[in-house]
Amino acid sequence: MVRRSFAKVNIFLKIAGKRGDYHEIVSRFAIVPSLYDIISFDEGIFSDFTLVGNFGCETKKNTIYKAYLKLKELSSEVEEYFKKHCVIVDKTIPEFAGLGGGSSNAAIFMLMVNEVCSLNLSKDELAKIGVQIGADVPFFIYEYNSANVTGIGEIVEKFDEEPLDFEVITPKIECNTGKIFTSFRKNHYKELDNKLKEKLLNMKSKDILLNYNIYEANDLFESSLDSYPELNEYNKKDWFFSGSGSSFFKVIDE
Ligand SMILES: C[C@@](CO)(OP(=O)(O)O)[C@H](O)COP(=O)(O)OP(=O)(O)OC[C@H]1O[C@@H](n2ccc(N)nc2=O)[C@H](O)[C@@H]1O
Ligand SMILES: Nc1ncnc2c1ncn2[C@@H]1O[C@H](COP(=O)(O)OP(=O)(O)O)[C@@H](O)[C@H]1O
Repeated sequence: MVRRSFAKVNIFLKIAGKRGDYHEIVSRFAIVPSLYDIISFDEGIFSDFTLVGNFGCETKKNTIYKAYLKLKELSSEVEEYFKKHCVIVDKTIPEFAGLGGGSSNAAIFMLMVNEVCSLNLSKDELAKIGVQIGADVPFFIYEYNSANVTGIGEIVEKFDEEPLDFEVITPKIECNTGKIFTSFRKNHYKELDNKLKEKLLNMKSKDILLNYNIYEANDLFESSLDSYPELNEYNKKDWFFSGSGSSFFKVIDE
Protein backbone atom coordinates (compact mmCIF):
# COMPACT_ATOMS: atom_id res chain seq x y z
CA MET A 1 0.00 0.00 0.00
CA VAL A 2 1.34 3.48 -0.92
CA ARG A 3 -0.11 6.89 0.05
CA ARG A 4 0.90 10.56 -0.30
CA SER A 5 1.35 12.52 2.93
CA PHE A 6 0.86 16.19 2.04
CA ALA A 7 2.27 19.30 3.69
CA LYS A 8 -0.04 22.08 4.89
CA VAL A 9 0.20 25.84 5.23
CA ASN A 10 -1.74 28.08 7.61
CA ILE A 11 -3.47 30.67 5.42
CA PHE A 12 -4.18 32.49 8.66
CA LEU A 13 -3.43 31.54 12.26
CA LYS A 14 -5.00 33.61 15.04
CA ILE A 15 -4.82 32.94 18.78
CA ALA A 16 -8.30 32.79 20.34
CA GLY A 17 -7.44 32.14 23.99
CA LYS A 18 -5.52 30.09 26.53
CA ARG A 19 -6.18 26.49 27.55
CA GLY A 20 -3.73 25.67 30.36
CA ASP A 21 -0.27 26.23 28.99
CA TYR A 22 -1.64 25.65 25.45
CA HIS A 23 -3.33 28.21 23.18
CA GLU A 24 -6.61 27.91 21.32
CA ILE A 25 -6.23 28.73 17.66
CA VAL A 26 -8.52 29.84 14.83
CA SER A 27 -6.84 28.91 11.58
CA ARG A 28 -7.35 28.00 7.90
CA PHE A 29 -5.29 25.00 6.95
CA ALA A 30 -4.68 24.27 3.25
CA ILE A 31 -2.96 21.26 1.73
CA VAL A 32 0.07 21.94 -0.52
CA PRO A 33 -0.70 19.56 -3.43
CA SER A 34 2.83 19.83 -4.85
CA LEU A 35 4.67 19.03 -1.58
CA TYR A 36 4.33 15.57 -0.04
CA ASP A 37 6.10 12.56 1.46
CA ILE A 38 5.33 9.07 0.16
CA ILE A 39 4.50 6.39 2.75
CA SER A 40 4.51 2.72 1.77
CA PHE A 41 4.18 -0.62 3.59
CA ASP A 42 6.62 -3.19 2.24
CA GLU A 43 6.55 -6.96 2.84
CA GLY A 44 9.27 -8.81 4.76
CA ILE A 45 9.98 -10.46 8.13
CA PHE A 46 10.60 -8.03 11.03
CA SER A 47 11.11 -8.74 14.73
CA ASP A 48 10.29 -5.13 15.69
CA PHE A 49 8.37 -2.20 14.19
CA THR A 50 10.62 -1.07 11.32
CA LEU A 51 10.54 2.50 9.99
CA VAL A 52 12.82 3.48 7.12
CA GLY A 53 13.27 7.12 6.09
CA ASN A 54 15.48 10.18 6.27
CA PHE A 55 14.20 11.62 9.61
CA GLY A 56 15.74 14.11 12.00
CA CYS A 57 14.87 11.94 14.99
CA GLU A 58 15.12 8.35 16.23
CA THR A 59 12.21 5.95 15.63
CA LYS A 60 11.01 6.14 19.24
CA LYS A 61 10.41 9.91 18.80
CA ASN A 62 8.80 9.57 15.38
CA THR A 63 5.13 10.55 15.09
CA ILE A 64 4.56 7.44 12.96
CA TYR A 65 5.89 5.22 15.75
CA LYS A 66 3.69 7.07 18.29
CA ALA A 67 0.69 6.40 16.05
CA TYR A 68 1.70 2.72 15.80
CA LEU A 69 1.80 2.41 19.60
CA LYS A 70 -1.71 3.89 19.89
CA LEU A 71 -3.19 1.64 17.20
CA LYS A 72 -1.53 -1.57 18.39
CA GLU A 73 -3.38 -1.14 21.71
CA LEU A 74 -6.66 -1.45 19.78
CA SER A 75 -6.00 -4.69 17.93
CA SER A 76 -3.41 -7.50 17.88
CA GLU A 77 -3.80 -7.39 14.06
CA VAL A 78 -1.59 -4.28 14.04
CA GLU A 79 1.41 -5.85 15.78
CA GLU A 80 1.02 -8.96 13.58
CA TYR A 81 0.89 -6.86 10.43
CA PHE A 82 4.15 -5.06 11.25
CA LYS A 83 5.93 -8.36 11.82
CA LYS A 84 5.33 -8.93 8.10
CA HIS A 85 5.67 -5.34 6.83
CA CYS A 86 7.93 -2.35 7.36
CA VAL A 87 7.11 1.33 6.83
CA ILE A 88 9.13 3.21 4.21
CA VAL A 89 8.85 7.01 4.01
CA ASP A 90 10.29 8.92 1.07
CA LYS A 91 10.75 12.19 2.97
CA THR A 92 10.44 15.46 1.02
CA ILE A 93 8.68 17.81 3.47
CA PRO A 94 11.32 19.77 5.41
CA GLU A 95 11.20 19.30 9.20
CA PHE A 96 10.64 22.08 11.76
CA ALA A 97 9.08 23.95 8.90
CA GLY A 98 5.55 24.85 10.05
CA LEU A 99 4.34 22.50 7.28
CA GLY A 100 2.98 19.79 9.57
CA GLY A 101 5.24 17.08 8.11
CA GLY A 102 5.27 14.95 11.23
CA SER A 103 1.55 15.36 11.83
CA SER A 104 0.74 14.53 8.21
CA ASN A 105 2.84 11.36 8.35
CA ALA A 106 1.11 10.20 11.54
CA ALA A 107 -2.36 10.83 10.08
CA ILE A 108 -1.77 9.07 6.74
CA PHE A 109 -0.11 6.16 8.55
CA MET A 110 -3.23 5.82 10.75
CA LEU A 111 -5.55 5.89 7.72
CA MET A 112 -3.42 3.21 6.01
CA VAL A 113 -3.37 0.94 9.09
CA ASN A 114 -7.11 1.44 9.57
CA GLU A 115 -7.55 0.00 6.07
CA VAL A 116 -4.99 -2.84 5.94
CA CYS A 117 -5.87 -4.11 9.43
CA SER A 118 -9.63 -3.50 8.94
CA LEU A 119 -9.90 -1.57 12.22
CA ASN A 120 -13.05 0.15 10.89
CA LEU A 121 -12.41 3.28 12.96
CA SER A 122 -14.29 6.42 11.83
CA LYS A 123 -12.39 9.60 10.97
CA ASP A 124 -13.71 11.15 14.19
CA GLU A 125 -12.34 8.22 16.21
CA LEU A 126 -8.99 8.41 14.41
CA ALA A 127 -8.84 12.21 14.93
CA LYS A 128 -9.45 11.78 18.69
CA ILE A 129 -6.45 9.43 18.84
CA GLY A 130 -4.40 11.60 16.44
CA VAL A 131 -4.70 14.83 18.43
CA GLN A 132 -2.80 13.11 21.28
CA ILE A 133 0.18 12.84 18.88
CA GLY A 134 0.05 16.42 17.54
CA ALA A 135 -2.39 19.32 17.23
CA ASP A 136 -2.25 19.22 13.44
CA VAL A 137 -2.95 15.47 13.07
CA PRO A 138 -6.79 15.76 12.98
CA PHE A 139 -6.65 18.09 9.97
CA PHE A 140 -4.75 15.46 7.97
CA ILE A 141 -7.05 12.63 9.10
CA TYR A 142 -10.07 14.32 7.47
CA GLU A 143 -8.22 14.77 4.15
CA TYR A 144 -9.87 18.09 3.23
CA ASN A 145 -8.01 20.41 0.81
CA SER A 146 -9.00 23.38 2.94
CA ALA A 147 -10.45 23.51 6.45
CA ASN A 148 -11.15 25.83 9.36
CA VAL A 149 -9.30 24.45 12.36
CA THR A 150 -10.14 25.61 15.91
CA GLY A 151 -9.77 24.47 19.51
CA ILE A 152 -6.23 23.23 19.97
CA GLY A 153 -6.51 21.70 16.50
CA GLU A 154 -9.13 19.05 17.25
CA ILE A 155 -12.08 20.85 15.61
CA VAL A 156 -11.80 20.56 11.81
CA GLU A 157 -14.50 21.94 9.49
CA LYS A 158 -14.26 21.51 5.72
CA PHE A 159 -13.99 24.83 3.83
CA ASP A 160 -15.31 24.71 0.27
CA GLU A 161 -13.09 26.60 -2.21
CA GLU A 162 -11.12 25.82 -5.33
CA PRO A 163 -7.90 23.97 -4.37
CA LEU A 164 -4.85 26.27 -4.35
CA ASP A 165 -1.20 25.48 -4.85
CA PHE A 166 1.66 27.33 -3.20
CA GLU A 167 5.29 28.13 -3.67
CA VAL A 168 7.04 27.29 -0.37
CA ILE A 169 10.47 28.33 0.87
CA THR A 170 11.93 26.97 4.09
CA PRO A 171 14.89 28.93 5.44
CA LYS A 172 17.37 26.74 7.37
CA ILE A 173 16.18 28.12 10.71
CA GLU A 174 14.84 25.56 13.21
CA CYS A 175 11.89 27.42 14.75
CA ASN A 176 11.00 26.00 18.17
CA THR A 177 7.18 26.07 18.41
CA GLY A 178 7.15 26.19 22.23
CA LYS A 179 9.57 29.12 22.34
CA ILE A 180 7.46 31.06 19.84
CA PHE A 181 4.19 30.46 21.72
CA THR A 182 5.91 31.45 24.99
CA SER A 183 7.17 34.70 23.47
CA PHE A 184 3.70 35.37 22.03
CA ARG A 185 2.10 34.84 25.44
CA LYS A 186 4.63 37.09 27.18
CA ASN A 187 5.09 39.92 24.71
CA HIS A 188 2.28 39.93 22.14
CA TYR A 189 -0.74 38.29 23.74
CA LYS A 190 -4.05 39.43 22.29
CA GLU A 191 -7.21 37.48 21.71
CA LEU A 192 -9.02 37.39 18.40
CA ASP A 193 -12.26 39.44 18.47
CA ASN A 194 -15.41 37.63 17.37
CA LYS A 195 -16.19 39.94 14.42
CA LEU A 196 -12.79 39.35 12.81
CA LYS A 197 -13.01 35.62 13.67
CA GLU A 198 -16.32 35.22 11.80
CA LYS A 199 -15.02 37.30 8.89
CA LEU A 200 -11.85 35.20 8.45
CA LEU A 201 -13.63 31.86 8.84
CA ASN A 202 -15.97 32.77 5.96
CA MET A 203 -13.48 34.37 3.57
CA LYS A 204 -11.87 32.45 0.71
CA SER A 205 -8.16 31.81 1.29
CA LYS A 206 -7.15 33.82 -1.78
CA ASP A 207 -9.13 36.86 -0.57
CA ILE A 208 -7.57 36.62 2.90
CA LEU A 209 -4.08 36.73 1.38
CA LEU A 210 -5.08 39.73 -0.77
CA ASN A 211 -6.55 41.69 2.16
CA TYR A 212 -4.27 40.97 5.12
CA ASN A 213 -0.52 41.33 5.55
CA ILE A 214 1.84 38.71 6.98
CA TYR A 215 1.54 40.06 10.55
CA GLU A 216 -2.27 40.20 10.47
CA ALA A 217 -2.57 36.73 8.92
CA ASN A 218 -0.35 34.93 11.42
CA ASP A 219 -0.28 36.01 15.08
CA LEU A 220 2.92 34.00 15.59
CA PHE A 221 5.01 35.83 13.00
CA GLU A 222 5.89 38.77 15.25
CA SER A 223 6.89 36.46 18.14
CA SER A 224 8.89 34.28 15.73
CA LEU A 225 10.91 37.38 14.79
CA ASP A 226 11.69 37.91 18.51
CA SER A 227 13.61 34.62 18.62
CA TYR A 228 14.66 34.38 14.96
CA PRO A 229 15.13 37.96 13.54
CA GLU A 230 16.86 36.47 10.49
CA LEU A 231 13.40 35.35 9.32
CA ASN A 232 12.74 38.97 8.34
CA GLU A 233 15.02 38.50 5.33
CA TYR A 234 12.20 36.42 3.76
CA ASN A 235 9.41 38.84 4.67
CA LYS A 236 8.59 39.92 1.12
CA LYS A 237 5.44 41.18 -0.70
CA ASP A 238 2.79 38.41 -1.27
CA TRP A 239 4.69 35.98 1.01
CA PHE A 240 3.13 34.68 4.23
CA PHE A 241 4.35 32.70 7.25
CA SER A 242 3.13 29.17 7.98
CA GLY A 243 2.39 27.95 11.52
CA SER A 244 5.33 28.53 13.82
CA GLY A 245 7.69 28.56 10.85
CA SER A 246 10.24 28.65 9.38
CA SER A 247 8.40 28.30 6.04
CA PHE A 248 7.04 31.16 3.94
CA PHE A 249 4.50 30.57 1.18
CA LYS A 250 2.94 32.38 -1.78
CA VAL A 251 -0.14 31.40 -3.79
CA ILE A 252 0.70 30.11 -7.27
CA ASP A 253 -1.72 31.94 -9.57
CA GLU A 254 -2.90 29.50 -12.25
C1 LIG B 1 1.61 26.00 15.50
C2 LIG B 1 0.97 24.86 14.76
C3 LIG B 1 -0.08 25.45 13.83
O1 LIG B 1 -0.45 24.58 12.84
O2 LIG B 1 1.85 24.04 14.07
P1 LIG B 1 3.16 24.09 13.23
O3 LIG B 1 2.67 24.12 11.84
O4 LIG B 1 3.96 25.31 13.56
O5 LIG B 1 3.82 22.84 13.64
C4 LIG B 1 0.37 23.80 15.71
O6 LIG B 1 -0.67 24.37 16.45
C5 LIG B 1 1.46 23.21 16.61
O7 LIG B 1 0.91 22.11 17.25
P2 LIG B 1 1.87 20.91 17.68
O8 LIG B 1 2.69 20.47 16.52
O9 LIG B 1 1.07 19.92 18.43
O10 LIG B 1 2.81 21.69 18.64
P3 LIG B 1 4.04 21.09 19.40
O11 LIG B 1 5.27 21.30 18.57
O12 LIG B 1 3.76 19.74 19.96
O13 LIG B 1 4.01 22.15 20.61
C6 LIG B 1 5.16 22.59 21.23
C7 LIG B 1 4.71 23.57 22.29
O14 LIG B 1 4.07 24.69 21.65
C8 LIG B 1 3.04 25.21 22.51
N1 LIG B 1 1.73 25.17 21.81
C9 LIG B 1 1.52 24.34 20.74
C10 LIG B 1 0.26 24.37 20.11
C11 LIG B 1 -0.73 25.21 20.63
N2 LIG B 1 -1.95 25.25 20.05
N3 LIG B 1 -0.49 25.99 21.73
C12 LIG B 1 0.75 26.00 22.31
O15 LIG B 1 0.97 26.74 23.30
C13 LIG B 1 3.02 24.32 23.74
O16 LIG B 1 3.86 24.92 24.72
C14 LIG B 1 3.65 23.03 23.23
O17 LIG B 1 4.24 22.28 24.28
N1 LIG C 1 7.45 11.57 10.66
C1 LIG C 1 8.07 12.72 10.96
N2 LIG C 1 8.34 13.64 9.99
C2 LIG C 1 8.93 14.83 10.30
N3 LIG C 1 9.33 15.19 11.54
C3 LIG C 1 9.09 14.29 12.53
C4 LIG C 1 8.44 13.04 12.29
N4 LIG C 1 8.32 12.40 13.48
C5 LIG C 1 8.85 13.21 14.42
N5 LIG C 1 9.35 14.33 13.86
C6 LIG C 1 9.99 15.42 14.63
O1 LIG C 1 9.03 16.48 14.75
C7 LIG C 1 9.72 17.74 14.69
C8 LIG C 1 9.26 18.55 13.48
O2 LIG C 1 7.97 18.15 13.15
P1 LIG C 1 7.35 18.66 11.78
O3 LIG C 1 5.91 18.27 11.83
O4 LIG C 1 8.18 18.25 10.62
O5 LIG C 1 7.50 20.22 11.95
P2 LIG C 1 6.35 21.29 11.83
O6 LIG C 1 5.23 20.78 12.74
O7 LIG C 1 7.00 22.54 12.28
O8 LIG C 1 5.95 21.30 10.40
C9 LIG C 1 11.19 17.42 14.55
O9 LIG C 1 11.72 17.33 15.87
C10 LIG C 1 11.17 16.05 13.91
O10 LIG C 1 12.36 15.34 14.18
